[in-house]
Amino acid sequence: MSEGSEESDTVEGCSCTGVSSLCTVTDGDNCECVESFGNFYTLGPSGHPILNLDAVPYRLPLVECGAHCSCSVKCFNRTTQRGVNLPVEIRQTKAGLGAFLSASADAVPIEAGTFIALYAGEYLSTSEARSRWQLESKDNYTLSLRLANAIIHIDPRYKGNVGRFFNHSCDPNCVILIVYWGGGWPRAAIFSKSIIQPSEELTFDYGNASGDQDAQDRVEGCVAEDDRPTLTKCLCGSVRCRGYMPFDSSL
Ligand SMILES: C[S@@+](CC[C@H](N)C(=O)[O-])C[C@H]1O[C@@H](n2cnc3c(N)ncnc32)[C@H](O)[C@@H]1O
Repeated sequence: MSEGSEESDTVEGCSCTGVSSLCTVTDGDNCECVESFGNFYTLGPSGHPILNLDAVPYRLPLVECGAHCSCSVKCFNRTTQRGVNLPVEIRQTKAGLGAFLSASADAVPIEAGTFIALYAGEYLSTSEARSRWQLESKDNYTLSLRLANAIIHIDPRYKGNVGRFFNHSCDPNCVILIVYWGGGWPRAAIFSKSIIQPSEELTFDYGNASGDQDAQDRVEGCVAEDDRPTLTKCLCGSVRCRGYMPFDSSL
């Protein structure tokens, strides 16, 4: 897929400048990005930006400051652009490898709304994703983003980051939101949805990554019955386990 097909590149950036221009609601009341798209980040007790998940309307992508903006790289409204800053470890689980918040001596709990990582990978159209599923049907790494006018797929199998190790849970501690960095590709950003303790596994719901209640209603239909033998047994172990891995037959 070629970049720019889903998102207009006509976004005009903000004109905030100077060290104190962090494009927050408090500092940036005149910030054009905040005025146009809102800013859902607040200063957390740890001094890092925290996403106010309750304030983000479902299905509304976040729009962060981007290449067209004159604000500093420290801008709050660029939180998902600064890479993985938390200690994340890869360990063996019942469901293959999984990602865990580190249990190292200096590890501390993270608050709800903390940015953890992008779900990075190759961007595929639905026909490209289907071809890969047919060739490599065993495991599924592809995350599908439902945009206003299209569905695109992120496949981290060959090119990706730590996001590819996040297993599915029916009672997850992370959510994934679509984020635009001004124009260009939509990114899939993983945030904690509750306080996460060191050594806890990091998971999201493959059938409802954003935590949208409407989508939840839809994936509940994936609870497998005996006549659906092709579904994969879910190994999340949660008391809310729906029994089988989510499967969206519309894709
Ligand atoms: C994005 S990968 C996650 C990392 C993977 N466990 C690994 O070892 O590379 C998705 C694959 O992990 C496995 N998986 C993830 N969550 C699972 C779960 N709750 N139950 C069973 N298998 C799961 C499935 O094979 C799925 O296709």
